[in-house]
Amino acid sequence: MTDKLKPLRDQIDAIDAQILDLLNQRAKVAQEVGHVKAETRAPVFRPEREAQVLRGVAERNPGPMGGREVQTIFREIMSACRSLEKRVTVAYLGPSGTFSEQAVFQQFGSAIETLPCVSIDEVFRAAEAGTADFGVVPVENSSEGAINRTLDLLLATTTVISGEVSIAVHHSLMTKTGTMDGVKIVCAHSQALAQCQVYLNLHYPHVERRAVASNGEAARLASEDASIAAIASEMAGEQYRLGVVQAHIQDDPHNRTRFAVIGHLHTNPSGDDHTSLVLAVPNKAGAVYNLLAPLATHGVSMTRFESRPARIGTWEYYFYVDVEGHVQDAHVARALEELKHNAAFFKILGSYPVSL
Ligand SMILES: O=C(O)C(=O)C[C@]1(C(=O)O)C=C[C@@H](O)C=C1
Repeated sequence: MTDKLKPLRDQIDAIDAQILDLLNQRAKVAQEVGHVKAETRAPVFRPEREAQVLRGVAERNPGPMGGREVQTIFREIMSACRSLEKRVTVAYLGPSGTFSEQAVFQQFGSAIETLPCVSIDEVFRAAEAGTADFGVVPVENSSEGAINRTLDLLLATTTVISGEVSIAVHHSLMTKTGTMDGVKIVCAHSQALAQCQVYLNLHYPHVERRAVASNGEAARLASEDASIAAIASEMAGEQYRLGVVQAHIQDDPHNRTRFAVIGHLHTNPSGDDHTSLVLAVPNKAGAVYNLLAPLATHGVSMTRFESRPARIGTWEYYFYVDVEGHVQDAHVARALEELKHNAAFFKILGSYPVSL
């Protein structure tokens, strides 16, 4: 056994030496890129370039390593290289252990500074004021729909969307003891309680459900009180040393949440992008139909359409529309130019690479 392992491990050692050498060669080039960027005051984080690198490695990957795993490794390589240029600070809805934090690492890798915030409003404030270089905020959940506070703040603030991240949301029921003995309350963010309601109705119909600021906060509360169970990610459970009563309790096994990366960076085209807009129309028959007609005329596909009351006392709405393509793509630019003429209100929230 040992005799057979030794030569294989020697091979791995030799390959690791080569990988290490190549990683540092790459890091030195990134440092040079950093100097060029510093001279021209160009932004360090370039989501379109990172998306192209990650798509490229997955396409060229001959295996046996999986495409996802290769992307995870290259995400970290780029994060480490980027941190030699500048360590970006990213604000998110904390505390640590939330799905928002998971989205932050999925987008930026781990060589960053994080700024956990107590509310979505605070994430926007940090990104708008420049306390953080970027913010990561939830936009929509596949089972519960839009996160209204985020939609309102995208409209009201000067931040733009520079990127998007989509993550699988798996909720676990967890307690200090790993059992439900003596548990009187289940705590979680209101969205998580809603996403697990069928499970809770079936198994724990008589246990009180209490909405708290985040699932991370729920995990923290459960770690201090054995009569409280938390619904949160297993990552949060590990952090607060909770035992898993039941994993994957979300009603929809394909439950996903989409997050927006917000800041002041106008991302360049990556070749596979989305553009987000907010629109309003005069309150008359056929107005929405006419508003969107230029998209069809110019072959621009709509991937999302959401409405929010304008909250000015009349039955008027803002429409949140996502389309395929980048504002710099000629057909998208032509469609938006026409659409703008039909709209009573028109705001481009940003163009950014489609999430991996
Ligand atoms: O290409 C750049 O602009 C770089 O700074 C290099 C690099 C990378 O490591 O590949 C790092 C950070 C950027 O976000 C994009 C890519």
